[in-house]
Amino acid sequence: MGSAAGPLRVLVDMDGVLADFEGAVLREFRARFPAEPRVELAERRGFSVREQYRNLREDLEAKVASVYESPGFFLRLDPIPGALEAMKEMIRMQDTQVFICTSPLRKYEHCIVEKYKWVEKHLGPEFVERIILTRDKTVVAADLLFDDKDTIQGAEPNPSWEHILFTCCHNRHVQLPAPRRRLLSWADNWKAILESKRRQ
Ligand SMILES: Nc1ccn([C@H]2C[C@H](O)[C@@H](COP(=O)(O)O)O2)c(=O)n1
Ligand SMILES: [Mg+2]
Repeated sequence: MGSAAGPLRVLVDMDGVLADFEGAVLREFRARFPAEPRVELAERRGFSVREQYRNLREDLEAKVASVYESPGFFLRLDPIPGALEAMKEMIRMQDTQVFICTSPLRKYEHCIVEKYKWVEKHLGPEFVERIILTRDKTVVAADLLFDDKDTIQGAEPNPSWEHILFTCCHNRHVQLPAPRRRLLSWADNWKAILESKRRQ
């Protein structure tokens, strides 16, 4: 893939990269369970919000899950600052294929249709055509994957993409071993990452 073999193919994750899952979990948990202890964004550690609430107190796991499994939750997510502008610019770049690659919840009833509706509402129909829904991103072939999950594993032990860790509250303390790379936010130089990959 990349320059010699054709266009650069870029996968962009949704939750934590395009859509603010973490901010909405905290906001809606606080609104529904005001008397319960909660995990502030500055205290988030580890990808799984559910696990961290369970560690805080066992019964909070079901409460936090009930927040993000509720109808309307995924549709209400705010865009991550700069994400929509970056995506609209990226899709217009020459020799570049952009896809949104996102994992649905196991309890998928509302999540899947709301992810589609969110993309249509915020990015428009051309991006709806570019949604890849999968619980296993390792089997998708691409040059780059921008994703906030620090460890991405699946059936393919050697995915074709380079994982660029998108900084989010739960991963900002993770020390990446060389040569792994981060994108700190959409204000960071995502274009330089695409260009460096094109040259490889
Ligand atoms: N910190 C997070 C972020 C996301 N999830 C859930 C919510 C989504 O259904 C799914 C998205 O995964 P992604 O495609 O963004 O890797 O995982 C979560 O539980 N905790
Ligand atoms: Mg994510």
